[in-house]
Amino acid sequence: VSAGDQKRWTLNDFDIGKPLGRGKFGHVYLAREKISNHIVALKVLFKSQLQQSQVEHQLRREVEIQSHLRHPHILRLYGYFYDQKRVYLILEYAPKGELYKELQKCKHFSERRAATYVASLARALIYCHGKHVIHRDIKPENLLIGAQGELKIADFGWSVHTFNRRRTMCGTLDYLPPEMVESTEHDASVDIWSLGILCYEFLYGVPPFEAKEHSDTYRRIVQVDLKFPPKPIVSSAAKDLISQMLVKDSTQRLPLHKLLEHPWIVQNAEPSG
Ligand SMILES: COc1ccc(C(=O)Nc2ccccc2)cc1NC(=O)CCSCc1cnc2[nH]ccc2c1
Repeated sequence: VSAGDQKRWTLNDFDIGKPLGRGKFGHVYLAREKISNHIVALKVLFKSQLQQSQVEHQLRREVEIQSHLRHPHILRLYGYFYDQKRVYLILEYAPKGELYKELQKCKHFSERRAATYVASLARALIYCHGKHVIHRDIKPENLLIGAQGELKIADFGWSVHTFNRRRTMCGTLDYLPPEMVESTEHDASVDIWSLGILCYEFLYGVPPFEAKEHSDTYRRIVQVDLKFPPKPIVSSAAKDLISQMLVKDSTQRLPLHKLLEHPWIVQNAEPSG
């Protein structure tokens, strides 16, 4: 099931299985390609909905971008097809499911697990930035777990409902860096900020600027009101890394390649990542 071949897929090429994460991803089903027996996730989007939200061009652009992205930590988009009423995306299936459910279950991750995830995400983001692709929505809801327990950025385009890059109203503010909250221009360094938020949430179980009201979260973000609670106990090396990523001035954030050399990553991340 590779994007390379220009095969015209149709629904008949697949046996359709159980719904996956119903609701959240729009309609996504487990599916098996009949010839290769390859298991995939089949995402069904209604053309009417796409037209309503004027996202057809965005979907075409995203499919174009995704079909060139090949990285072990980025969920694959193998191809797509459509019929009278629907567009179908043939997506990689991540057998170990959603990361945020795992985080809810364990409350917070060990430093080794957190560092391994952060390192693999950093490598995926270095790859994306190398291809001039930013905005890999890297909050926990957009991360899936592969067969070997590895992280996959799944860039949930479930955004048919909230389109402009899924960062407005419906999405949580927690992950927005100051320049986006203050809506000035932004570049790849927004992903360094979001990765810092994610690292904090992996270790503490909650994002650093969480607050009851949006207005309070907004203020804590723009003031970079970063506090490390006494529990759970977290190494100073981890706090040092997070403090170098959650920096208001985007030009002063720790570059991703420097992150991979940080002592906390070197000492805690599994080599395979
Ligand atoms: C590369 O990925 C994507 C690329 C594009 C789009 C998309 O919809 N784009 C869009 C839509 C409309 C307008 C504009 C753009 C979505 C995804 N990815 C997902 O939706 C991930 C969860 S579905 C798969 C999947 C796998 N493995 C699992 N294991 C457990 C649940 C689960 C769920």
